[in-house]
Parts: sequence; structure tokens; C-alpha cells
Amino acid sequence: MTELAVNVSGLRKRYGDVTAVNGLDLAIRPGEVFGILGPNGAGKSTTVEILQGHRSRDAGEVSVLGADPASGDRRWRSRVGIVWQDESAPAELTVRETVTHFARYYPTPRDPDEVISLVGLQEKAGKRIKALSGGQRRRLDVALGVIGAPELLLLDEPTTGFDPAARRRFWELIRLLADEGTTIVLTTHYLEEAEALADRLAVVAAGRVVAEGAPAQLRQAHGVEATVAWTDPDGAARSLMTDTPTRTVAGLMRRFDGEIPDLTVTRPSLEDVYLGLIGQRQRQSATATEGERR
Ligand SMILES: Nc1ncnc2c1ncn2[C@@H]1O[C@H](COP(=O)(O)OP(=O)(O)OP(=O)(O)O)[C@@H](O)[C@H]1O
Repeated sequence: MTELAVNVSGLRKRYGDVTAVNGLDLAIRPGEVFGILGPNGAGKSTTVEILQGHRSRDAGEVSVLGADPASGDRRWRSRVGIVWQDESAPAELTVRETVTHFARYYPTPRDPDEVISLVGLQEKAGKRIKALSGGQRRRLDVALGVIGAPELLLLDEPTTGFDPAARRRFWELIRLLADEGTTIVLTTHYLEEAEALADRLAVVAAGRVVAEGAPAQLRQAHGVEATVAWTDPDGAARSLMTDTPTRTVAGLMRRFDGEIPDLTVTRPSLEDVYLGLIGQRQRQSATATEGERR
């Protein structure tokens, strides 16, 4: 059996009296693109920081590329790509100088000009960092995260602040890196991003994984029912939730002579499933808190 790229069990982290991570498990295979979704404060960033080796944990087993990040050495660090939110690259250097400079830290870096064009900054290659817009700056951060040709890329909300075109370009970059075999773990608030990129997803709420699987699997497991809607001859709008929409439509076809007025068949989107899961979780913790108060 191949070793997991990321293996986390029973992870816990508290900040004072706030429990940020509360028994979280993750098993991420080499070469996977793995998305972590969850509401604000769910513990996503804390988890990613622990995987990066930048935050201590209170309990749990964590293995990243076969090592405990808490004691990852320089060689381990060179195999893990990290995108910093506020990279302290010198503002006076140009984009190309910065990327070239960072490439020297790694044993087998990618070509700086290739990376600059992969993130769509080729026209800014000769410009100083201080002249970049916020979104361009974030793209430079991504370039610095991938310049070392990491085996594993850990990304915390990588496309926040990107315009739609930059987001699409970033998705292409992720797909390219994934095709090359890079394992990618990313947190995101954008469901369409998770759906577009991730082979598998974990939905995290209140510090633990509440659902996990391929986007299509999650939709199936947590939102099987389709809604069939139509308009009756008396003008009344009708709808029916069903596991067997084809049978429902066949029944309607027998009732209606010709077209069924305003017929639609819809399935819950990943967003519907996600909001349902999060809502359920929040109701559960509210009930638990009530129970504690009694
Ligand atoms: N350095 C810190 N000190 C104290 N509390 C913290 C610290 N970092 C995070 N927390 C708290 O831990 C909880 C989890 O935070 P975390 O940033 O991991 O969540 P998140 O899922 O990444 O949220 P977001 O989507 O808003 O980025 C929150 O309640 C947060 O307020």
C-alpha cells in the first residue's frame, strides 16, 4: 500500500478556551487534489498551519510526506510548497528577481520564467513588487509557493482577492501541477472552486470533519432527492421531491397530452448540500449547548 501524503488522526488544538480543532481526521493520497471546506472559524487555517509545521498541536497524530511537521527538517520543508498570505519579499526587487532569488533555496526548482508565466505575471516580470496590485501580489505568492517544485502544495484560501480571470488561470495551474503528480491540499470558501478542482472534499465544522468524499459522492450521500416541478392545467405551480424523477416525469407524461407546462427537474447543488450539512451541524451544537446549560 502506498503511504498517504497526509495522514491526520484525532487532531486537537485549543487557543485558550476556544477549541479550534476538535478531533479531526484526514487521509490524503499522493497525487490527490483535496479540498477543505467549512464556515468561518471551523478550524481550516489552524489545521493547514499544523500541516505546514507552523503551529503546534495539543493532541493527535500528524504525518505529512512521512514526517511529523512539528519536527520537519530542511529537506522535508523543500518538498512542501506553502503560499504565504503576506510574503515579506523585498518591495524594491522585481518579480523576476524575487522568483529567481527564491528558486535558489530549493534543490530542484522550476524555471523562474516558466513559473512567472504560469501565474500570468509575464507582463509584470520586470516590475518592482511594490508596483503590483493586491491580486497580482497574491499571484506572486503562488509563484513563490510552487517555484521549488514541491511534492505537496498546502494552500489556505489561495484565490481570495483574485478577479474571475485570475481565478480561472489559477485553476489551470492547479490542474497542471496535479497532472504532474503534485498532491494539493487547499481550503476554500468557494464551492465552485472546490467542485472544479478537488478529487475529494472534507467539510469541516466546529473543528472536525462532518462529511467527506468526491463532490458527486457528497451530493449523492447528502442530497439524493431531485425536485420535479411543473404547472397544473388550473395554473397552480406544483413540485415534488423524489428519488425517482424519471418515474415521476413518466407519470406526468401520461397525465398531460403533449408538453408538461414549465417542467423542470433539479438536483441539489453542492452548495445546497454544503449549507444543509453546516446548518445541521450548527443546530446540533446549539442543542448540545442548551443541554449543557440545563
Ligand atoms: N492565533 C489565534 N489565537 C486565538 N484564537 C485563534 C487563533 N487562530 C484562530 N483562532 C480561533 O480558532 C478558531 C478556528 O480558527 P481558524 O482560523 O482555524 O478557522 P478557519 O476555518 O480557517 O476560519 P476562516 O474561514 O474564517 O479563515 C476560531 O474560533 C478562531 O477565532
